Amino acid sequence: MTRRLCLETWQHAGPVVLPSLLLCDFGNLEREVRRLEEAGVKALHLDVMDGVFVPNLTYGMPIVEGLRRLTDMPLDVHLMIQRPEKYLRQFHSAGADVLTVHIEAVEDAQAILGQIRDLDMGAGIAINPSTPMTRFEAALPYADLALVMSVEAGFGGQSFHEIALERMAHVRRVAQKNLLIEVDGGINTKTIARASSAGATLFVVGSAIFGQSDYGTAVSELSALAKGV
Ligand SMILES: O=C(CO)[C@@H](O)[C@H](O)COP(=O)(O)O
Ligand SMILES: [Fe+2]
Repeated sequence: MTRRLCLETWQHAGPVVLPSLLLCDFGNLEREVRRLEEAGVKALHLDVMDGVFVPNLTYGMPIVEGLRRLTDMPLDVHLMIQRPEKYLRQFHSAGADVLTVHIEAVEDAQAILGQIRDLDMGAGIAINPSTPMTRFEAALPYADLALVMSVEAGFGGQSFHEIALERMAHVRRVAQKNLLIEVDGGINTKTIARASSAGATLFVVGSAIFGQSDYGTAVSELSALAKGV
């Protein structure tokens, strides 16, 4: 999908629930993708961790590339790695549609976001709950997506940090109107409505989907709560 099409789709879609595949069954990746498609999922969130920027190690381009062959859904790739600028082209070739880098991991956010856009991917900038907002806020004009973390990046299954709510409301007030706000970490049936009221339209969900036997019911409940119904 082109950058423009992917972003426009999300801007006009209303709330979008993006399963984080961190907690899926990697021994049955194709089956997991089909189950998610049947559940009505429209995009996937992929957590790339390097064991250096965060104390956990997941996967890289081969899994992104494998998923690209399995589905046409947009792939939203969350890079939790040092020196992300070294790998932008490779993630593009693997099939990423949106690439998000952490403000804590980059020196020149404006330059990297520009490089991501030049590769025709949506450019996201993420911030951990413990990081001051100043540099993040300065980077927003160069981003398509602001990823407000509601847990410290690194692991699925953590509890939601309330600070994300005021941060999203602040971003909504100060940033350009078409900036997408995504929230990630501890999103479940208890937290998603408040995250939606605070301004998020993209909701990353790991354990609250993969911990359920029926993905369809989990995704429908979460979507309804995010819509306020
Ligand atoms: O980026 C991350 C963690 O660093 C996330 O995408 C999590 O994987 C979400 O999992 P839950 O908090 O929903 O279980
Ligand atoms: Fe994530």
